[in-house]
Amino acid sequence: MTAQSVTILGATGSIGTQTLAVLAEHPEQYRVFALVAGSQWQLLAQQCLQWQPRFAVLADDVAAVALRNHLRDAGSDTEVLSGAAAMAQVAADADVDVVVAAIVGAAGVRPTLAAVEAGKRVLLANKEALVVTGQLFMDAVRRHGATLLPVDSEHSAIFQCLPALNSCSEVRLGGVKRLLLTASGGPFRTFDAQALRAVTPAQAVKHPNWCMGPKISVDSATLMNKGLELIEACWLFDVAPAQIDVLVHPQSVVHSMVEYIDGSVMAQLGSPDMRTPIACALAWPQRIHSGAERLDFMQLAGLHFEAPDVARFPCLALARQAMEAGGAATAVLNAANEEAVAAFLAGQIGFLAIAEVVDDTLQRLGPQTCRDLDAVMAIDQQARAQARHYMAQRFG
Ligand SMILES: NC(=O)C1=CN([C@@H]2O[C@H](COP(=O)(O)OP(=O)(O)OC[C@H]3O[C@@H](n4cnc5c(N)ncnc54)[C@H](OP(=O)(O)O)[C@@H]3O)[C@@H](O)[C@H]2O)C=CC1
Ligand SMILES: CC(=O)[C@@H](O)[C@H](O)COP(=O)(O)O
Ligand SMILES: [Mn+2]
Repeated sequence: MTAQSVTILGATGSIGTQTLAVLAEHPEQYRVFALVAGSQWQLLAQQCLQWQPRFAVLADDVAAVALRNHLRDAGSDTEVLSGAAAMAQVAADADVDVVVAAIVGAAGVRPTLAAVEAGKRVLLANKEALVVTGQLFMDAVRRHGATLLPVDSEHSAIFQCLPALNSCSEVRLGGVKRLLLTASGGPFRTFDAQALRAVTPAQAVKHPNWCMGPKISVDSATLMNKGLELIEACWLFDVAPAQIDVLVHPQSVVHSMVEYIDGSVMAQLGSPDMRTPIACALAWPQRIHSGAERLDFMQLAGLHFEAPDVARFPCLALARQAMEAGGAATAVLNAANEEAVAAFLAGQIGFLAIAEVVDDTLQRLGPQTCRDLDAVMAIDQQARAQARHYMAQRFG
């Protein structure tokens, strides 16, 4: 069997490093073609020396020079490139079989779409790419014959609970009544509105069950992550927002469920460890070891479920409304959220202001239509400018 050649977009992040951990369990089955990151060149250098990819790409030109010098001095053959075009190139290269899309935010849109348009097997963690480009993305998957497999734990769970499929682009929802998307509730699940006012970025990035990058951790804390995931599920599984219920489940053991018209409910369970959905997507429809700890039912104190509180966590409702509004509303939602989360992490706005910024931006820009990717990305920029303007006026 020839080894599969893998490009990892976002190699230095939480998903990127866990993907490399899974690949390390199967050196005969996978080799790394390219590793892509933003600016963390020192970690990327270590990864290159271990994995010896043909290419390493950084978004940041200055960091790329440092990486190039470092690898040359270490005697490495890895070619270092920089910029958006290089990311798309290593995602679409004819020698690549699998692309793991794990850049955070809308920065991942173009390289992920490049992989789709080259007909690759695309393992999607970068939910924002789908939230921003929705229909364009799924049309491209079908048109170019790409194989799209979810990495996001909830979507991996739903994918595994649906009738046998080879890819998300093949979904036929025979007999499915609704999708039940589970949410941990985040670190502030039990906080009242007064307490939420005072929470800090350090508290917000401390997820109770998962170890993730800062942006998605804040999204989990506001429940915007569940809103983005609701939108992601609508596109991946071709369902309307009304067919998706969100259930708060603080243990993060039931990763999501599918309810059928005959009353059956299929659930996927496991330890909260992203190596499981990563391994599942890498090998699908085969199964491989992931290195994740097995779920020990004897250690479970219980499985608890409750309804989400959209009064305290309005981002979930905003995301559902944006999906229902259609057009570019979800791109506006995502852009405003990325700007607000960055401002919160930088200590410029409070936690509750994140939803306020998103709400205001959605109201001002509304559901515009967009024919192509350039139009969507123009709306993304417009929404970012509007969100920044609002924050400057309101919070100084
Ligand atoms: N972490 C998790 O468990 C889960 C994550 N996801 C999704 O996966 C994606 C990644 O999340 P996560 O791994 O937590 O995030 P991290 O912040 O840990 O990692 C982000 C990665 O993206 C890279 N990056 C950032 N900006 C750019 C850019 N402009 N160009 C190229 N690369 C860039 C970073 O590089 P650098 O290090 O150089 O900045 C890093 O490699 C997100 O969309 C998230 O929602 C989904 C489910 C679970
Ligand atoms: C691991 C994963 O898939 C994350 O998206 C996780 O689901 C976040 O947890 P929340 O349920 O708190 O958003
Ligand atoms: Mn998730």
